[in-house]
Amino acid sequence: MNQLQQSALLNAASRFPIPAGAKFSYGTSGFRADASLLESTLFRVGILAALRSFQTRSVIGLMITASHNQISDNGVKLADPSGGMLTQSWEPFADTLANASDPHSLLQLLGDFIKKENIILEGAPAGEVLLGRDTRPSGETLLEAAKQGITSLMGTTASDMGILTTPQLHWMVRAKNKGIEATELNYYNQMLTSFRCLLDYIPHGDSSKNVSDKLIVDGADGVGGEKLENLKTRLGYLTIDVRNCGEGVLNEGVGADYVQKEKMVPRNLGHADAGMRCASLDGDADRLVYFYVISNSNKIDLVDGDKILSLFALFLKEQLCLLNGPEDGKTNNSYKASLGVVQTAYANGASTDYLKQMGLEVVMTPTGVKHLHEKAADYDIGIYFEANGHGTVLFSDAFLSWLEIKNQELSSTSKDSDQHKAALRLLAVSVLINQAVGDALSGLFLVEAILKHMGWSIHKWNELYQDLPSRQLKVKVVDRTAVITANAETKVVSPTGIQEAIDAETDKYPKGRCFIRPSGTEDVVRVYAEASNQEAADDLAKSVVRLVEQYLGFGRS
Ligand SMILES: CC(=O)N[C@H]1[C@@H](OP(=O)(O)O)O[C@H](CO)[C@@H](O)[C@@H]1O
Ligand SMILES: [Mg+2]
Repeated sequence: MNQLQQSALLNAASRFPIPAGAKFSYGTSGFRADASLLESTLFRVGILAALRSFQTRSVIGLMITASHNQISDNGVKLADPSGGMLTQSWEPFADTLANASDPHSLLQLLGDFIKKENIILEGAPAGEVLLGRDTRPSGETLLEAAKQGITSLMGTTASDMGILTTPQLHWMVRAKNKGIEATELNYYNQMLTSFRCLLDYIPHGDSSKNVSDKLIVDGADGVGGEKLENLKTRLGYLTIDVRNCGEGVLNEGVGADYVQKEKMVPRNLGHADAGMRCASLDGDADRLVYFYVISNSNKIDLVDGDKILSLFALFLKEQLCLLNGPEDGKTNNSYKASLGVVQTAYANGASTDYLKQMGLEVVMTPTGVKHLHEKAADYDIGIYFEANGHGTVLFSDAFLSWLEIKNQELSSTSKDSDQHKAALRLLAVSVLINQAVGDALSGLFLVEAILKHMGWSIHKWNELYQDLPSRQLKVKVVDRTAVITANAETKVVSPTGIQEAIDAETDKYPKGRCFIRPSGTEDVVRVYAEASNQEAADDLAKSVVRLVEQYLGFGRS
């Protein structure tokens, strides 16, 4: 770093002092805290994004959001050149940078890191960071801090893409680095053209008429609902009634997290909607769950991320079978595409059993889409979902290149055959579903197209398998980092003895399954329990909460 650069950084950093006593951590999905604490973090993450852009010679994304958390919170996460999450190898540096006590130590840390990572600043091509933010009012100030961080590294441009869903920003980063037009309009065009293509190839028959043309979407009073509202005129047969579209408080009694965790009817939906197909987005529209309101009740039947995954898996497996044709394996031009699904320990046990019964390979990873995404990329078609509704379908480049050629061949030899339609559907899915990160909007259109294809109501879809009753609780402890887990977070290795105690408790319940892990986004230890009936799942979760308190000590609330 030259002298000029150093003094520019010192000067800018002095305008963003770190709040006294604050401690920041990149966590499961970026930094999150009360928005009033985050200006220094945004400034520093801006510098980090610029550095990453220099190192990779690519465009990087910086998204300002606290997702499903309360409106007074905010946060920031980075998108790598592929459009995926920031490489995990940079997370420890992100932590150190965010916690540097003053401008001089910040400069020192930066200098050391630039040397260690061999990042060339002088004479390098200009870096670029795309910025997006959700609808939180604090986003504007934080955006300014991030811009100052980005541009304090000379030769970097900060391009403000405006208010976006998180997956839109990730999509734009990926598109821009691939040389595709990275505008919001292009995002919608790709999504809706491929959606209509899937509808065009729906098998003939009457069953699709069984599917209601109306979908109610709870927009969590966030950005996703607003974006959907603007698309309403372009959806053909589908009529979307968007509720909670920004008139109420973000995420308060609404949204995918609320619906999934509380299993309660969100605000502005009620008895009149009983039985209808409904979906909920979270605050930054990277999570999607479906549900229907139970008649005469304020409860819902949840169709969660596991069921979305199962629906996608079923459809994609069917298309692969059609594509291979009746002589599967005998023709030498058939490509044996690998299909795999990725879940976490929070996946309902019944979903994992169902997927395995379908003959699918199921892999488990720790919580956080960065882990699931990485594993899904090992397959030609890798489907990943967290139970809370965050997930997508990844297609390998090798498979897509083969599929393009196969499609051309089929369009001249057997146009409109089952095989040809299957190729077209798979290609359409690969364009429709966000390849960068889980995306509630593109996920929603894929669900809608598949339900129409299958001729299934939401009730029929929900009957794929029956969820095992489960309960999720959280416990405040003295130090949640004392909990160290292994085996995709299903076993605790430290503190010693607690795992044996959890196992002994779990053994008392038929079909019991229980695990604990420290949250990466909140200062709590999470407890998840499953059993053959709800009362048993509740009891198991409660007794394990007591064990956690016993072994780890009560925390301050
Ligand atoms: C049980 C649960 O839902 N955990 C969520 C939550 O992570 P925690 O590390 O559990 O706080 O937020 C993450 C980011 O949104 C999401 O990826 C993850 O699935
Ligand atoms: Mg989110």
